[in-house]
Parts: sequence; C-alpha cells; structure tokens
Amino acid sequence: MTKVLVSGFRGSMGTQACKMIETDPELELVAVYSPNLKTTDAADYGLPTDCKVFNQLADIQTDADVWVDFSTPTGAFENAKFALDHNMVPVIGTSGMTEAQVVELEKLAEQTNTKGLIVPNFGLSAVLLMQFAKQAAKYFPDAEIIEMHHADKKDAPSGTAINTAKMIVAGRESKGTEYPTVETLPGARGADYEGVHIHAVRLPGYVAHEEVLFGGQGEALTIRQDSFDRASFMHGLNIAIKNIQKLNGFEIGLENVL
Ligand SMILES: NC(=O)C1=CN([C@@H]2O[C@H](COP(=O)(O)OP(=O)(O)OC[C@H]3O[C@@H](n4cnc5c(N)ncnc54)[C@H](OP(=O)(O)O)[C@@H]3O)[C@@H](O)[C@H]2O)C=CC1
Ligand SMILES: O=C(O)C1=N[C@H](C(=O)O)C[C@H](O)C1
Repeated sequence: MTKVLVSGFRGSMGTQACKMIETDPELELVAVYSPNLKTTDAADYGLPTDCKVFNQLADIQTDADVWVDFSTPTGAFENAKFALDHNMVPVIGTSGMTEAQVVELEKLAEQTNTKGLIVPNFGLSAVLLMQFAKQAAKYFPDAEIIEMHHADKKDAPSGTAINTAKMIVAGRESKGTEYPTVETLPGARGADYEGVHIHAVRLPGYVAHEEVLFGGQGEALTIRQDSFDRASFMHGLNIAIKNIQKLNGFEIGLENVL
C-alpha cells in the first residue's frame, strides 16, 4: 500500500487526483494540504475521516510516502523542499518552476538521499508527443510549438511546451535556421527557447493541447495531442505514484517511471 499526500487538493487537478487515489485499493490518501482553508475537518471536504487535512506547511505531520503536488508555480518549490526534507518522494505536476529552483531541488534530493519526479505532463498522448518530437528533430531541426490551454492557466508557456522544446533541442543534430523576420508587433514570433519558438494560446473551451510543427525542404510534419478532460492525466499519475522505486534520483518526465 502506497500512502499519498495531495497538495493543492481543492483545485481542478487535486480534486481528481484525490478521487483516483481513494478508488485505488493499492493507494491510500492519508493527508491533503492547501494553505487557504477555513477548517481542517476532512468531512468538510468530502474526504475519508482518517485523512488528515493541513492548511499550514509547518504543521504537516504524516506517514505519507509520496507528495503529489498540483498547486501553484510559487507554492510548488517550497512544497517540494518540505517533502524532500521530510522523507517523502515529491511527484510534482505543477508547472512554472524556474530552472534555478529545479537545480536546487535536484541538489537537495541528492543531499537527503531522496527521490523525486517532475512531470511536465501526465497525459500519455503528451508523453508520446514529446518522444516523437525528439525523434523528428534529428531530421527536422526547424520546429515551432503551439500550446493551447484553458483561460485560467496561470503560467505561459506551459511546462509541457518548455519540456518539448528541450527535447527538440536534445534530438537535433544541427541548430534550427534563424529567420531574419522583423516583428512589426512585438511578440509576434512567440517565445524563443534556443531557436524553438513557442506560441501560447489561452481561450475558454480549451483544456490542454499542443502542436509541434516541423518544416523541411518542400515538406512539413505536424504532431498534435489533445487532453479534452483532466481525467486524461490520472492514468499517468497513477503509474508515477506506483513506480517511484524506478527513479534513480530526482528526475524529469513520466518516461522515467514507465
Ligand atoms: N503535469 C500535468 O500533467 C498537469 C499539470 N497541471 C498543473 O498543475 C497545477 C495546478 O493546476 P489546476 O489544478 O488546474 O489549478 P487550480 O488553480 O485549479 O488549483 C490549484 C490549487 O492549489 C491551491 N494552492 C495555492 N497555493 C498553494 C500552495 N502553496 N500549496 C498547495 N496548494 C496551493 C489552490 O488553493 P486556493 O485556490 O485556495 O489558492 C488551488 O486549490 C498548475 O501548475 C498546472 O499547470 C495541470 C494539469 C496537468
Ligand atoms: O495548466 C494546465 O491545465 C496544464 N498544465 C501543464 C503544463 O503546463 O504543461 C500540463 C498540461 O498541459 C495541463
């Protein structure tokens, strides 16, 4: 039985994560955390009576093995440090942490001899898209990413888009071509990650979608994935929680536990 704490349990992802954990006989939801709660009574949130509810990081005392985080870009870093310091394996779904924060977490995991996992996207379609994009980049070094998300998303570009750009850079054998376009409206060419341009769309009606466009001599390749429902992330999350022993240390990407 793997014991789990869910951080950000009242959000869109946290709510679904709690349900998934509660219905899996191999997992136990032992604690939840969110800072702005008025009460800490499990019944108020429809949680099992023996599930501990915390609204202060410093108060958390739990025997959880895994800390699942779906909070905010600012909260996730402090939460992950807390988990590592308290012998829990953080499985971080939250996007928007800086490179420096990730490096600090990697160092802390090494010092505390604890494993950890950042998962830019738990959706298997997105995990495969990133793998395919890395493969394609060997033959098509010129690539651009369009990510499309719901209007409530706090960060841009998405964690998935940044990770896709990193995988394209890792898969390329030559640099992409630099086109001398003049932006007559600033930002028209999107963000630039080592020559991979990223365009972030925010619209009502969307959930989470990504297209990678590769251009070559007289041909093009487009790879697309769609998450139409947040339920699409639960299978990958379930796999991550149950396979943390496969981790070698602090790693990035669901592929490390597949
Ligand atoms: N890796 C993946 O596959 C996926 C990742 N995500 C990412 O997960 C994160 C959460 O997304 P989503 O559920 O849609 O967002 P929501 O805004 O719906 O939920 C976030 C929740 O976190 C709570 N919260 C705020 N601060 C903290 C903190 N310091 N510690 C713990 N909880 C906190 C919020 O409470 P309050 O409202 O009271 O402030 C809120 O309930 C985002 O970064 C998103 O990009 C989303 C989908 C898939
Ligand atoms: O905020 C979201 O919704 C999502 N966030 C993650 C990201 O930033 O990539 C994963 C997925 O795209 C959904």
